[in-house]
Formats: sequence, structure tokens, C-alpha cells
Amino acid sequence: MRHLFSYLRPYRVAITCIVSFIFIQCLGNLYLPTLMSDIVDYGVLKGNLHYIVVTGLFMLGVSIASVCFSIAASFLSSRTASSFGKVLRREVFSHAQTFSLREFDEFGTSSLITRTTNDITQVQQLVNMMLRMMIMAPLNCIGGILMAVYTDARLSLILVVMVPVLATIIALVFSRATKLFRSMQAKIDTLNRVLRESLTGIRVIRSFNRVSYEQERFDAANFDLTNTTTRVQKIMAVMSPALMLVINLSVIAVIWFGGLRVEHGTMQIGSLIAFIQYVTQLLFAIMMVSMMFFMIPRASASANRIWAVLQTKPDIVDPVAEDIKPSSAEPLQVEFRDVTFSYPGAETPALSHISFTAKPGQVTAIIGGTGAGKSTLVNLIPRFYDVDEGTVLVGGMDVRLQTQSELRAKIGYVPQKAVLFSGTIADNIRAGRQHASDEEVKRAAQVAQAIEFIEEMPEGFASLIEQGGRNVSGGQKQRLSIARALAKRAPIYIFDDSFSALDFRTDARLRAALRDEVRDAAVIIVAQRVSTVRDAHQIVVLDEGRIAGVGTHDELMGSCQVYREIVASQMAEGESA
Ligand SMILES: Nc1ncnc2c1ncn2[C@@H]1O[C@H](COP(=O)(O)OP(=O)(O)OP(=O)(O)O)[C@@H](O)[C@H]1O
Repeated sequence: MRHLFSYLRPYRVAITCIVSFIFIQCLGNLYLPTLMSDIVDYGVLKGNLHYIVVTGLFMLGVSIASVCFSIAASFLSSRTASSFGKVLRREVFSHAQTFSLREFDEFGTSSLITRTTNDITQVQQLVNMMLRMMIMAPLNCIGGILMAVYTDARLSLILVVMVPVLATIIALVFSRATKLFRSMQAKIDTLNRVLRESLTGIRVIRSFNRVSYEQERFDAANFDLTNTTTRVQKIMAVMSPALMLVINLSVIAVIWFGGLRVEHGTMQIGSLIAFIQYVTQLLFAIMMVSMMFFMIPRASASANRIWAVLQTKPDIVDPVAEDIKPSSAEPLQVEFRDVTFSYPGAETPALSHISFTAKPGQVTAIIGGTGAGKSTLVNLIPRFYDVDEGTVLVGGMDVRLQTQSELRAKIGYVPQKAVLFSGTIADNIRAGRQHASDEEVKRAAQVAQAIEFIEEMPEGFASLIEQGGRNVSGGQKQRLSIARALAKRAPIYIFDDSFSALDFRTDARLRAALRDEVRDAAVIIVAQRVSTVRDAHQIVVLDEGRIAGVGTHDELMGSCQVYREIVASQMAEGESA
């Protein structure tokens, strides 16, 4: 938590104001019972109306000033805590942007979302509370005790009994609730994960009739969280009345013993009234501190989770300035030199000893069964992951010696799962190159075989794509993400199984158009279908993370058993279809 508090540094002035305002407010609150006591002792008992009016007006003034300072402090502390939350959210978000896919895999998307939202809210609430309490509570406690002792030292002995009783109740509750508070954040994570999976996978869930299974899964996570929350609430529910009981008993004791002292003439009624107020103030201050202490375990669990994100060093970072090599002139080639790569925790490497070169002006196809490592291989080119051994070179230079932005500027990447953003179709294509002209956007759509369906839409390129591309088909989404990559006019193109949702005719037309459009580029196409890779200048056959063969279709038919098997299996499918 300490680390996160460093983000409060820019608010030093506001915090100083809050502390000063609350200090003044507390002084006012401590002064009021004395004035009240004076009114009773010197005004009411002596029938001095003038004294009552003057002191009463003075009390009113003190109260109004105290309220004003309190409002100002609340306003400032809420604003400071909100800004702190905003800065922290931005920090976590932008830090997560620097993560490589490895760190994303490690944290999990749901957990990153919870950490950026709910966890930060917990810390923000604690900061808001602390800004006010850190000065108010000790001041009210110490001031309350001092003023009580000053008003009547003997009667103050009651506090010697009451304060330890209160402290014991708080300590007991605290020790029981802390663990529960800590586990609540992890349970919110689980609930978010289940919810996310159930909502994003709704189509699959319905088609496989797994609605009731998902409902049970959600109920289990929901029940678990509710259960913990209820247990915490139960404990808290016991605490409040218990504390109130102690406070009320204290007041009764004060009235009882104070009454006796008034009767014996050793105490004045006004002082007794003031004394009751000081004791109440003191006990309430202890209650407030205890509330804050209850927030601490949960907020500190949240703070640890936020800090874990912030202090995670991205696995992939740009090289230091002196290591950066100037990029060579286009066109560029992509070369794999004896590359081996494993996912964290995996027993066997996803890729072993991969060597091949994708030349500019040529189409290099990667083919292989599912899980052969095709996507993993192309993910190494834009440096989504770093190799364990060997080197990936782009334009003759190790990708690790180029800045990520420069490297990625050279690559038009079409992911396996097409991703679109909410906005117009033109906006989505321009995500490839912001300043692409209308003509260039149209051209990219033409080559990607997307122009027909775009023009059929009521508003053409200005038609809106809904969140996640819900309102376009899988094939249309793929073609739009191809158009986006083409708009970039990059010297290297990677199509990761990007033609899978296209029918054979569109697939063939697109590849033909592509050949003319990206004539000089190094094109890497990952594919499952032999028909897609058949015309490639070079086909890399992957089998369980290893290269089983490299060559043209005809060469591989002669030399590569794995390739022949792929071709044979697809021909058999074609025949039986
Ligand atoms: N993020 C990941 N974390 C851990 N293992 C992974 C991850 N992504 C892929 N793998 C594993 O690495 C291997 C290669 O996966 P990859 O996605 O590269 O295969 P692929 O050939 O592209 O398959 P497909 O054609 O089905 O997309 C698989 O065994 C897979 O389980």
C-alpha cells in the first residue's frame, strides 16, 4: 500500500489544506462543549440571559465555521481521492499496454479488469477515508481525553475501563474479519471471470445447451462471494450495536457518577454536560478509527494486486538507444534462424529449431495440423513473444534490436481471430493507417474483397460497426481486418489463418488480388487449406513445432510425408463432401 501512496505526492497542497481544515473543525468541536457548559453554569443556573444570548451566538458562529471547514475538507478529500483513483487507473492501464502477451496470459484479462476497476475503487475509498480520519480521529481521541480530564479528572477514571473494553471488541472483530476481507477480492475475480466467459461465449453455450451448467457455475461463484460478504456483514452487524452498547453504558456511568458528584457539589451541571459530550466524541472517534481499520485489509489486498501489475516488468522491452540499429532499406525479408520457443510452464517447446526465410516479393505459406505452432511462429515476428533460442530477423536485423513501434510499423498483421472496434467501417480500415485517403481505404477494401458487402450497406463506408463487430459476419470481419492491414501499405504482411472464414471462390479471388497489390512485400500466410497455399513460392510445413519440410507444392509432394498426408486428408474430405 505504501508504494501506491507515492501517487498522492502531487496532491500535497490539497492534503495540507484538508489536514488544516479538519484540525480547525476538530478544535471547534472540542470547544463547543465548553461553551455549552458555560451557558449552563453561568447563564441558565444564574439566570443571566445576556450571557446565554452572547455565548449562544458565539456557539452558533463556531458551529457554522466548523461545518464550513468540514464541508471544504470533505470536498477536497473526495476530489483528491478521485484524482488519485483516476491517475492510478491510467497508470495501470498504460502499464498493462506495455505487457507482452506473456504477462497478459499470466494475469488473465478478467483479473486485469478487476484490478483496474474494483481494486482501485477500494484503495480510493480508503484514501478518501484516511485523508479525513488521519487527523480527525487522533485529535478527537487525544483532545477528548485531555478535555475530559481537564473538566473532571476523577470522573475520567470511567474511561480507563471503557476504552480497553472498546479496544477488545474491535480487536476481536478485526481478527475475524481480516481474512474474510482479503478473500473477497479473489472471489470477485472469479465471479468476473465466470461472468465474462458466460457472456462472451453465449452463442456456444446456447448451441451446446449448456445454459444450466453455466448458470450453476455462476451461482457457485456468486454464492461463494455472497457467503463471504454475508459472514463479514454478520460480524460487522454485531460490532456496531456492541460498540454502541459500550458507548451508551459509558454515558450512563458518566451520568450516574457525575450526578453523584453534582449532588455532592464537587461538579457543576454544565461541566457534566460537557463531560458527556467529550466522552461521546472520544468513543465515536475510536469507532471511526475501527471502521477505517476494517477497510485496510481489503484495500491492502487490493493495493497488492494493483502493485503486482505496476511492478511487473514487461518481458519485452525496447533495446537501449545505443543498441538500436537503423532499419535497412525496404523491401524487407523475414528470417528465422534456429528458433526455439516455449510458453511459460509448458513441458515441450511450441517451436523447435525453426529456420527459413520469407523473401520480399514472395508468398511464404505456413501449413500444419492444429496446434502445430503456426500462430506461435508468426507471433514471434511482431515480437508478441521473445524467442528462447535463435533469432528472428526482420530486414536482416534481430527484432530485439529494433524498437517495437518501428518493427510493428513494418508489418501488416491480420490476426487469426478478427477483431474490429466500434466505429465506422472507414475508421476500422484507417486503424491500419490513420491518414489513408478515401481512395486508399476503398482500394484496400477492394483487394480484401470487402467492397461488395460494404457498398450494399445503407451507409457504405460510414456504416457503423458495433462493439466487437457484432453486426458483421465472421467472413466479413475477416475481410475488414485484411483491408485494415492492406491500408497500412507495409513491406511485410502476416495473414494468420485469415482466409478460413472465406468461401473457396472469395479466398481465390482475394489471393489473386493480393498478388498484384503487395507485389514487393514479404507475405506470410498461415493456412489450414492446401488450396490456399498451393501457389505459394514457398511452403513451410510444421509438425508439432518442428519443420517437416520447406519447398513448393510440387517439391513437397515429392519429399515431405507430412505434407502429402495433409493433402491426402483434404482430398479425402473433398471427395466425401
Ligand atoms: N498463450 C499460450 N499459452 C500456452 N500455450 C499456448 C498458448 N498459445 C498456444 N499454446 C500452445 O502452443 C502450441 C501451438 O499453438 P498454436 O496456436 O501456435 O498452434 P496453431 O498451429 O496455430 O494451431 P491452430 O491451427 O489450431 O490455430 C499448442 O500446443 C498450444 O496449446
